[in-house]
Amino acid sequence: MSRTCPAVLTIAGSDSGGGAGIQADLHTFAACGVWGASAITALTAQNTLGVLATHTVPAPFVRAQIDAVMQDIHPTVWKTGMLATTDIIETVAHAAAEYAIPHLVLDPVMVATSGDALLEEDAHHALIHRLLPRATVITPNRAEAEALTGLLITSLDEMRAAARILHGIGGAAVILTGGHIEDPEWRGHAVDLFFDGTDMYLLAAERITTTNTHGTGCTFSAALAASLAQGLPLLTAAQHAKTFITHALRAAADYQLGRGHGPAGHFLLAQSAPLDPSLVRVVRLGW
Ligand SMILES: Nc1ncnc2c1ncn2[C@@H]1O[C@H](COP(=O)(O)OP(=O)(O)OP(=O)(O)O)[C@@H](O)[C@H]1O
Ligand SMILES: Cc1ncc(CO)c(N)n1
Repeated sequence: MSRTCPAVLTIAGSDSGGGAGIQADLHTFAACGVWGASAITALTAQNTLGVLATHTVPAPFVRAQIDAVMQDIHPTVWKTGMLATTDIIETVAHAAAEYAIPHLVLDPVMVATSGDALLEEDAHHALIHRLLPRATVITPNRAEAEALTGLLITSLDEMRAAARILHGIGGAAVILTGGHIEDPEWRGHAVDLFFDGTDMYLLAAERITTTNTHGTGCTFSAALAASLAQGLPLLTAAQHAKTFITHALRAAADYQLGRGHGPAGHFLLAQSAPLDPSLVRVVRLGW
């Protein structure tokens, strides 16, 4: 008797260095035990030092990849990463509506860890007004949340304000990742903020000392999408994703790949201890 295999479609850019984008997503899906299908939006000539060149895929061909996957494999969860242009964002938003996707995880990728731009400046409007209303959850980092809300975010209170604004725009839940924020109350921790319009939580785990942080955002949102495909409720899925990235960064702290920001250790997880959910503290906040 065959069983259904949970599957996720990632719609994102290729990172030739393998640490972020489509490659990070597929590593993570495999490590989490879900099938990964992909629709590639752009090719980047990239390594741990930066992005050397980008070649954008025409929007109709992004749609052709989505249709090929949806007409056969039927993933119930989509994850978007680098979408590059307004045309691609519009195409993905249309397709998500037509296929009535149950879950869309929107990682609003704008800039690489190296500082290179991955989304055209004039595409921010389409991301907010066309795609965000279709999303189950958006996972901005600090810079992305600042660009999307116009707020300056340096503290937990400012993270809370940004999460309320983003939720207000499209009704999606918000997980504002705090890899780049040091709150004095949570020294030594990397703290993410979860807000679903009803409840607000902090997800806190040890901050790992490493420069191998290339693709952490992609890895976190891919693990979140994988957990949704496995049927977990959103907060539990977020807790799992935070546990996964914490383990992957611990694994990454032990090796060096490339001369710049090395990637998180998605694949090394399979060789080490099982994931330990007690690494992540979940604290309920008022809002
Ligand atoms: N040094 C660290 N130690 C532990 N967790 C971290 C660290 N840096 C980031 N994280 C966690 O990784 C996840 C992704 O966060 P982050 O805000 O760094 O994403 P990002 O900036 O989008 O990543 P990138 O642009 O490099 O792909 C979050 O859960 C965050 O808390
Ligand atoms: C293709 C691609 N997607 C996302 C990121 C963000 O980490 C990156 N550096 N490259």
